[in-house]
Amino acid sequence: MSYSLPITVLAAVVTAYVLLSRGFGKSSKGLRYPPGPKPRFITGNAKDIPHERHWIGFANWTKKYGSGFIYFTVFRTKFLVINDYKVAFDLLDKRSTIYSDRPKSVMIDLIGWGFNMTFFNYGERWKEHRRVMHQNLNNRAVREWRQLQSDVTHKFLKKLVANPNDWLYRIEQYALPLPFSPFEGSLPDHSMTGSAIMKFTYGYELKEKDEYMPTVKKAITALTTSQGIGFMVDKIPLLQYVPAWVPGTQFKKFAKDYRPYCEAILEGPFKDTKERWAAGTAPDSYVTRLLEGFGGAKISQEKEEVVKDSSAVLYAAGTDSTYSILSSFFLACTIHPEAHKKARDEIDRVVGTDRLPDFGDRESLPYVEALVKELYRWNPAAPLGPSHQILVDDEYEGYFIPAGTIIHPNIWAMTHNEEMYPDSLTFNPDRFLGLDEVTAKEIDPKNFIFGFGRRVCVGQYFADQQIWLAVACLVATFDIRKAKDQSGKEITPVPNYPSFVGKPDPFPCVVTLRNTNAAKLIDELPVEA
Ligand code: HEM
Repeated sequence: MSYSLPITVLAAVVTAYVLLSRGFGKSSKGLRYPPGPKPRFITGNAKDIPHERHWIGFANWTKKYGSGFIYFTVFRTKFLVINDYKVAFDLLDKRSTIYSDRPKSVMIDLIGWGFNMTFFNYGERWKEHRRVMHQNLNNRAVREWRQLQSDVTHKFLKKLVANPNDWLYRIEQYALPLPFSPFEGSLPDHSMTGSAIMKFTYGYELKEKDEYMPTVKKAITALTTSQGIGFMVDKIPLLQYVPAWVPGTQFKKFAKDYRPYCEAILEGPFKDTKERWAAGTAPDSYVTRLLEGFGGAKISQEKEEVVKDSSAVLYAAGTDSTYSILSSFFLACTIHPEAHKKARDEIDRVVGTDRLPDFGDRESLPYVEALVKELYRWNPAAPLGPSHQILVDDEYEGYFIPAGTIIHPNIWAMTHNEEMYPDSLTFNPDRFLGLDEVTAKEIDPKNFIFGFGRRVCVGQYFADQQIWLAVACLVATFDIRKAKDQSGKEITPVPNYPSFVGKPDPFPCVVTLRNTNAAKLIDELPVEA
């Protein structure tokens, strides 16, 4: 009898905890929660979550639970996975005033990436950062960066000529020393994707074996590790207050080790650009434009922080995603030489063989356009997108979505919707050709591969411009073929994208210059390798 009261109280607390966190059956408004796996006592659906390639596991839930949006919990945290693009538009676009928050990440602050607006809560600070980025990266503004992107692409082609099979190194901007990293131990020091962003952001010319790159790689490793695999402290934030000697708090050591790199990438290049700008020697860049726009030398400390913080975000946000699509290009061309051939025939017919394709040719090259769309769709760069969070209770199609629910837009599921994209696992650019205007617009993967609503990718036009030019120039000048095994049999790679940043596992292929004319065209480009 003496212990019955504590036990009763404990039982009541635990029961309330579980009921509050999942809300069995119905909400206080009498509405049901969206379909999903049945939660277990206390842990919710922790055991139901797919272990690898979550996006594919989550996509399968649509069939299992008969819904394009699925609700589940892990301990007290509530989640909604959206597999259906229409639901994503209804909620994240049309109701973006309440669906544009981000979940708080303790780890992001601990490693020193707290300045990154991608993780800011929806509010005035995020709006200010977003506004200055948008100013320089909107649909019109990116035209001003075309020359820069063209120069960087031409430089990339020149470097590739020397050793075409180095293509992966050349498009990589950093390596992840993680289990899924294809580059552990052999890090490239120059890359096209990284070069374009560094030049755009700071006017900084990345050098071969640039001393800055190892720091950048460490800082981005910290970011991707804390987001990808994730740390328990983000599931149970109270762990941040547990002393570092307690087992299970390795995240503290991780944060301590990596924080200096994150601080260095925030401070170093900005300081350097600002000094060169003050001396009148800095080339035009995102940073110099903003410094001038905010009153030049009279810039307030507050505005200077905005310029510094927002510039440091661009490298992290822009390089990996662009790299992902370009590596898919090499994979797709290896498996589907017919797609490469069709694109090349079109370029030869429309542009000719006396020059390389340029931005002005884009509208006249529908097959190349379809090829780029299919690259975006086939293996999206952010298969599970960064999550959103809902600010207030909501109701959708008769279901209750409680405030604080973390929303995972499953972009992979949307780009593999069999009704929109039959035989969706097959790379087939033709699916985008010969369509009426309405259908073409409706199934354009750019509608969702860059995310949704107010949080939609702010660098989408910059990325799209750069990817298009790289693809068109590579098609025109390089051959990409299957490698052969020892018996002389061709190896057809099987695509495998294990990480949450859509990067394929390494695969064999043979890249060679197309012919002497291609070599001459590249050689005559007015940039230094
Ligand atoms: C193929 C290339 C790219 C893809 C597929 C991509 C995709 C995405 C996605 C899915 C999001 C999340 C949107 C959401 O929350 O709904 C995002 C956010 C973002 N992207 Fe990109 N991105 C790419 C390139 C770039 C580039 C080149 C830059 C910068 C120059 C950039 C900067 C950002 C930033 C700053 C955010 C955070 C926006 C916010 O939270 O308000 N991205 N991107």
